[in-house]
Amino acid sequence: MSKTFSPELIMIDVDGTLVDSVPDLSWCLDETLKKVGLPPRGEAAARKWVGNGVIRIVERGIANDLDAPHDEAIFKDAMPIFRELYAENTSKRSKLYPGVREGVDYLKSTGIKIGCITNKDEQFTHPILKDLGLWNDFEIVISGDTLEKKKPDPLPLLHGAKMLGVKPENSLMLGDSTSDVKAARAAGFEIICMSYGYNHGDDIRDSNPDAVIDSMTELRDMIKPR
Ligand SMILES: O=C(O)COP(=O)(O)O
Ligand SMILES: [Mg+2]
Repeated sequence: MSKTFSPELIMIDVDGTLVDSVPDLSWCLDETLKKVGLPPRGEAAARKWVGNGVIRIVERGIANDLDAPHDEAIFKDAMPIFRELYAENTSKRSKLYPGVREGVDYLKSTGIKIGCITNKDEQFTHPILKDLGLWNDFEIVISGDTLEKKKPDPLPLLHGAKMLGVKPENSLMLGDSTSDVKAARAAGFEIICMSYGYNHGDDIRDSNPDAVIDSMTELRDMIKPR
C-alpha cells in the first residue's frame, strides 16, 4: 500500500508538473540567443535550466551552463527580446502532461482546496493556464513575481496557505524540482513530486520528497479527503 495524504490544501507547480513548457521556452531561448549573436543551445539543455524563473533561464542560456556566470551586457539585450518572444509563444508548443486533467478533476471532486504556484512570471503564467484550460481550476495563482521572494523560499507557499485559511501543516505541495522540496520543507508543507519533471537533470528522489509519482492519475489512490 502506498502512503496516503489528507491535506486541506494542495499547491501545484506549473513547469515540469502540470505543463511540459520546454518546447516553447527552448524555442524562445534559441531565437533570442541567435538575435544576440550566440549559438542555439537546443531543447535538452533548456530542459535542465527551467525552474528558477525566466531571468535565470536566459542567463543560463547565455552562459551555456546551469551555474556559470553570464555576460551582463548580452543579458541586457537578450532579456527584452526573450520576454517579447515568450509573450507570443507561451503555449504554442507546450502541453499538459498525460494525467493532469484527470488528476486536477479528481482533486476538485474531493473538495480539497487547490492553488497554483510557479516561479514563472505572472505575464506568462496567466496566459499559459488560460490557453491550456486550467485557469478556472485554482483558488489562488502565485507566480514568480507576485511576491518579493520565489521558491525555494517558503514565502509563496505560506502566503497561499494564509490566503486560503489553511495551516501549513495541513497543506501539501505537488512539484517536480529540488526548489519545490526546499520550499515545501521550509514552509512545513508535505511534498509529492512528479518523476517526469525537470529538476536540472537530476533524479528528484535524491531530494527526498514524501512521495514520487509518474502521473497525476495516481493521486486518486494517494490523496484522501479528511
Ligand atoms: O522556471 C520557471 O520559469 C518556472 O518553473 P516552475 O513552474 O517549475 O516554478
Ligand atoms: Mg517545476
